This record gives sequence, C-alpha cells and structure tokens, in this order.
Amino acid sequence: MSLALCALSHTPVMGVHQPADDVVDRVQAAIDDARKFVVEFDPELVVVFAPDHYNGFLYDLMPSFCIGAAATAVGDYGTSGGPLPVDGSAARAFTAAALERGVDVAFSERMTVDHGCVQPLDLLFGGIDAVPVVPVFINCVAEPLGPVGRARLLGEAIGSAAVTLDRRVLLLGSGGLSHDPPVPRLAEAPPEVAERLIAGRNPTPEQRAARQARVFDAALAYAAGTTDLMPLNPEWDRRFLAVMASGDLAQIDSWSNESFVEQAGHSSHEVRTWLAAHAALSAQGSYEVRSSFYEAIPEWLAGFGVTTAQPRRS
Ligand SMILES: O=C(O)/C=C/c1cccc(O)c1O
Ligand SMILES: [Fe+2]
Repeated sequence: MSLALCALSHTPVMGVHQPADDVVDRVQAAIDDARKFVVEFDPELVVVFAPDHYNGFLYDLMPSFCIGAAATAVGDYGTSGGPLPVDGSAARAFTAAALERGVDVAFSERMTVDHGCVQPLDLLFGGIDAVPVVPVFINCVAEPLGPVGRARLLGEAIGSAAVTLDRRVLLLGSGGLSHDPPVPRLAEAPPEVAERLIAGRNPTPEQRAARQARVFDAALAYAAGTTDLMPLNPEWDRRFLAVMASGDLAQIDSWSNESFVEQAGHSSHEVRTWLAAHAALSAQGSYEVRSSFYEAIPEWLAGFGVTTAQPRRS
C-alpha cells in the first residue's frame, strides 16, 4: 500500500477567458508537473474529495459528506460527462471506516458529480475513465456548514482505510482557494432561484447554458474590477497552503466558518477538500510537499493552487 496526494483548484473559466500568456504557461507547467508525479505514482485508485455546486446535492437533501459507490458526472462546463469507474467495495469500506470513527457520512449508490470532481480528473488523467475512483462529496457551498475540522476527521478516517488496501491510492483534493464566484445562496435567493437550489436537478440545456454564461460574464467583469465579488486573498491562501504543508492540520480547527467567508470568499470553504486529502495522506505518517504552485488569477475567479505531496522519505 502507498498513498500520494495531489490537490488543485478547479475553475470552469479555465480555457474560456484566459489571463496573460505567461500566467497560463505557469499554470500549465504546474499541472504538467503534477501529471508527471501522478503518472510516476501510477495510482490504482483515486479518492476524489470534491465539492458540488447544486448539481448533485441540493437543499432537498444536503449532507455534510457523501461517499459514492456509483456516480455519474453531469458534464458541466465542458468537463467529461457520464458514469465514473467507481470502486464500490472501496467506497463501502471507506464509509464503514468513517462511521466507525464517528464521522456521519452519507452514502450513495447513485451519486451525481460535477466539474468540481471531474475537472481535476480531466486535467490529470485526460478523462474520467483512466483509473478506478471513489468520489467523496464535501459540502462547501450550502450553508449552514459544519466546523472545518470535520473534514479533517473525514480525511483521517478514509486515509486509515486506504492505507490498509494493498494498492497505490492517490488522494485528490479539488477546489479553492480564496474565491467568491457568483454561486447563489439560499438565504438571499429569490423564490425561483431558491427552488433551483432546493430541487433544481437536471436543468435543461438552455438553463445550464444560461448559468454557465452568467459565470463566464461574471469572470470578465471580475477581472475588469466591476463586480462586488470579494477580492482574492493571496495572503490567506499562502497561510492555508503553509498549514497544509506543515502537517499540523488540527490548527485549522480554530478557523471559524465566518472567517473563511470574511477573509477568502464564500467558496473558500472548498479548501475543505484539500484538508481532507492531506488528512488522509497523514494516515501513512508524516508527509512532505513535493511541489507547490500558487497564483491569484482573477480572470479565473480563483486563487489557484496545485500541490503534490507524498509520505516523508526517511
Ligand atoms: O457554476 C458554478 O456553480 C461554479 C463555478 C465556479 C467558478 C469559479 C471557481 C469555482 O470553484 C467554481 O466552482
Ligand atoms: Fe467550485
């Protein structure tokens, strides 16, 4: 058995509205390097810790966490769509391990995932069919959210089960870092938007296209500085990355949900996926960061990070 980690931001604006060429080149180099790391590790299973953006999980039934034993991708924003090659027995083992450790995960034999789960698979593996996966949903958008430390405990539980497998397991975290994209919030939503957040699965192609166009337009306006969306926070991002690299993950338990929003934007909660992935990696002992890239990219609406890490070699 062995574990490895790759955590990276996702943004559907990538490739649609680009920052300067030199920025794109640096991001591409970081992704290429992460892909090289993953190819060399040659994972036999990929555990994807990812948020959802009201495509699979809505307010009609919103868990804090859900492990999927079967899953289908909606294929939003041009990401791969269709069934994922989920390892159902590994998913059930991870679920049992989490419940045994007092982390009350939900479990799904028919999970739906979106770009949050699929974009990293597309970027690192060229699609969703390359390696068996276990998708692990972490609620990062639908308030109220539990304390951030619960994601750490989830990761530790899944990691404790992953290290017992006689397989190479890649822990993939997807999201963040600081960002405040125009994702609607139930508390402020007008009735028709509230209905979509509660029960708006399977939008029509026209509805999905309109939603995606709104995000693309927001990205253009954000880069031009003409929106009231919160600024990216490189200082906060770098502080978060330093905590992940330190291995002392429990210190983040004191970061209140309010502080995430106030300092790093409503969708900065997506870093819970990074936290869970690093906590899972820690199940194999202390770890070392092999590579860390970060750049604030307003054109993509995100503080964009790419990290690879592995158990510390003695
Ligand atoms: O369409 C959505 O709901 C979200 C889009 C988005 C935009 C920028 C950064 C992200 O992490 C996103 O999920
Ligand atoms: Fe997201």
